[in-house]
Amino acid sequence: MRRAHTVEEIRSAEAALMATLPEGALMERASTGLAHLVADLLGACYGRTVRLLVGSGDNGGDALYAGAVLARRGCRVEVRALSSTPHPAGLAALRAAGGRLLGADEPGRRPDLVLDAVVGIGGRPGLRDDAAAALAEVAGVPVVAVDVPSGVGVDTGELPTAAQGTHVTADLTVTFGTHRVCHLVDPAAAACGPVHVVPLGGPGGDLVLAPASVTALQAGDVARLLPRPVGESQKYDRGVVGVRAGSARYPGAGLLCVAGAASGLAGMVRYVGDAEVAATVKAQHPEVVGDGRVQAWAVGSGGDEDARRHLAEARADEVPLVVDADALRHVTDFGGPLASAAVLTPHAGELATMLDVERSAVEAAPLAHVRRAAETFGAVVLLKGRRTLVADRDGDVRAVGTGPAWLATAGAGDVLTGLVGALLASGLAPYDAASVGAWLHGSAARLASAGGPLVAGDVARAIPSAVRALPA
Ligand SMILES: NC(=O)C1=CN([C@@H]2O[C@H](COP(=O)(O)OP(=O)(O)OC[C@H]3O[C@@H](n4cnc5c(N)ncnc54)[C@H](O)[C@@H]3O)[C@@H](O)[C@H]2O)[C@@H](O)CC1
Ligand SMILES: [K+]
Repeated sequence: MRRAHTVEEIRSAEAALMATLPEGALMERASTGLAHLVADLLGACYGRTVRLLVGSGDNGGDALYAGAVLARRGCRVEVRALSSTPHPAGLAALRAAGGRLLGADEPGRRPDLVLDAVVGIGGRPGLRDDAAAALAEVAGVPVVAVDVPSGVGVDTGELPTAAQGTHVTADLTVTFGTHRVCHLVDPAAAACGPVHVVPLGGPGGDLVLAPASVTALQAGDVARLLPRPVGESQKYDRGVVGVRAGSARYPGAGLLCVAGAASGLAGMVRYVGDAEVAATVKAQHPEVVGDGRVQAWAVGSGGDEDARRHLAEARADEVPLVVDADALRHVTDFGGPLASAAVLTPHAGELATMLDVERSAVEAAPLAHVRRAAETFGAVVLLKGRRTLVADRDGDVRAVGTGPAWLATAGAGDVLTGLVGALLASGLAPYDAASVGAWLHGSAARLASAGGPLVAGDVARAIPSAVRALPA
């Protein structure tokens, strides 16, 4: 499991570790790891120029000490200081190694790489004008962000508002000890590039961190959570999932929802809905049967005007539900809780309607809105996006970024709803069903895409391959 901690949690764990170590040991570990990664990226140090953008805090200290290591290896290291007092000991180390501070009007040499150390976890969103100007000077040069891209909301995963200013967009982010929330949550995560964590552990101990509220499943977690049949399993033990989706107007959505449900992860699939859709389902998925007892319902994809009735009927069975698309606007129609276990799967526009806010507000702050929705509706909420967020009712959130950009295609969400329904029927709790479903859906899309375009049906067909590719 990848865990992202808050600034407060990180500061308290670092303080405890620092108390057991000689002064400066932690920054030494952080900056040495950073320097090695930068050296690897540069290929060779000799003859290369690195520009450090250095603010007033310890984030700047990390870059100055890393700069000293690079200077000793033959790099030309030039510092644009954004404070009159950059980390004194770090600056002294850099100077002793041959690095130099640029004068205010001195343009410096065009660098091969920029280290962004304006602010780290002590930063407020937005860059001051001097930092924005220092960044503009080196536009087009690859940027390694130290800890976080300066200017992003570290705990919120949000970007600064226009009034707060701009932020750094990094090609690589090098962080220390554990992930920060902004590394896993969009839109800030999109400004990080790949994130590398330098371990802070060593002689004298390691960070001791609280359980994280924001996490990201890894392949091993999905393999551990996924229910698998054992020798004596029967189809009914493996769960029966029912699909109430599709309509005369949107028959394809019903079909794709069935395709997601019929990927083999539940023991049986039932379809209940429009007669013409039912006939096509029967032709394309001969293993699918009609109405009867189920352990979970998938409702709403392409349901159009039938969605409200489908939701009411599914709700009456008092089994776990996954609710999508046209049924989402009816979740509060019936009074009382939706079901003891429900997963709602809106995209940003649908979530905005449900919460009566602008779509742009959801897109700017997806973490805050998905948590609010989970609390408001008393359900697990899966907010679809480049990085899907799955929020539990207690505020825990799993981020899922396994899907390629090609997955933004019509009908992909219908497949996801069916897949989550199958996982609910197979016995997973809603938070696990939603996050494992989103993970497998993205992974199946990556396999189906192999770098090229895909359609939603390809994703459904690749789900078994995504399961096969999991570690044993
Ligand atoms: N404490 C430790 O033991 C370690 C700290 N480390 C580094 O230390 C960093 C945290 O250092 P600090 O607590 O000094 O905080 P930062 O270096 O993140 O920045 C805080 C300083 O920046 C100023 N500032 C805040 N927002 C700003 C903005 N928008 N524009 C310009 N200036 C702004 C503040 O006035 C403050 O002086 C981490 O991100 C990490 O890079 C690492 O060396 C690992 C070990
Ligand atoms: K930074």
